[in-house]
Amino acid sequence: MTPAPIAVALDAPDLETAAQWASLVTPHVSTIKVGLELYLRYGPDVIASVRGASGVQIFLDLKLHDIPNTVAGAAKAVSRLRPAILTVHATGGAAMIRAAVESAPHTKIAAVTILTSLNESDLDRMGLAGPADEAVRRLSSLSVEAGATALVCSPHEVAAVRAEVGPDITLITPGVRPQGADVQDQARVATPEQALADGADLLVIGRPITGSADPGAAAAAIAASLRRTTAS
Ligand SMILES: O=C(O)c1cc(=O)[nH]c(=O)n1[C@@H]1O[C@H](COP(=O)(O)O)[C@@H](O)[C@H]1O
Repeated sequence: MTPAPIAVALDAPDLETAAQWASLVTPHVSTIKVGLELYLRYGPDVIASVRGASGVQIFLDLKLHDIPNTVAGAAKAVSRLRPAILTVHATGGAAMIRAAVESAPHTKIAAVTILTSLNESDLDRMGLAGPADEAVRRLSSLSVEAGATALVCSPHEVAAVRAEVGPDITLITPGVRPQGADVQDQARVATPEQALADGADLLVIGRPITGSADPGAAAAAIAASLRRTTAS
């Protein structure tokens, strides 16, 4: 069976837990995501540990955000790990995004638009002209013009972003919660089925899977539900 378009966020406190989650979920999902918690604790070796013998895609979520020269160096440094996807913050600006794209030619650079944990009043306080869907749309077109081939946005904006950037850009949505699941620190959320129906290519899901007593079964259940949605 084709693995579901899900990136499981391995936000684990230690390598053993992350590797165990990875081995439980990889039969069911296309991608596993290594973020700041694991990468900052264990460094580049973490990639080989979670990849194991599986052919799963690695999504390296470092959300780079600095001046173009520094981001170029950082993107080049991690590109030798051959992640399929690497994140940068879209608010770093066009030159920074372009620097990442040029420095990691074998990796899809995903620009994170507006974090899914932020709501309208957060944007207001940050001085970022909203509403969120308008800010996401602006940052999406800036990022694509700068060469990003993937965008990260919440499921709330994904349909509008798809209309803005067309079919060739990979749209990645965190802020995904199965019906009835705890929203936790996320603000702009939707169900996996809704996110996919609205045009997402890859759903980032962490705690609803990794916080479950059986992460393998939780991933399998969401994957099965997505298959039912796309079949109907
Ligand atoms: O870039 C990301 O992956 C990301 C962007 C964003 O706007 N919001 C967001 O939650 N994420 C990541 O997606 C994952 C969501 O995890 P859960 O909230 O546990 O499903 C975390 O690893 C976040 O770092």
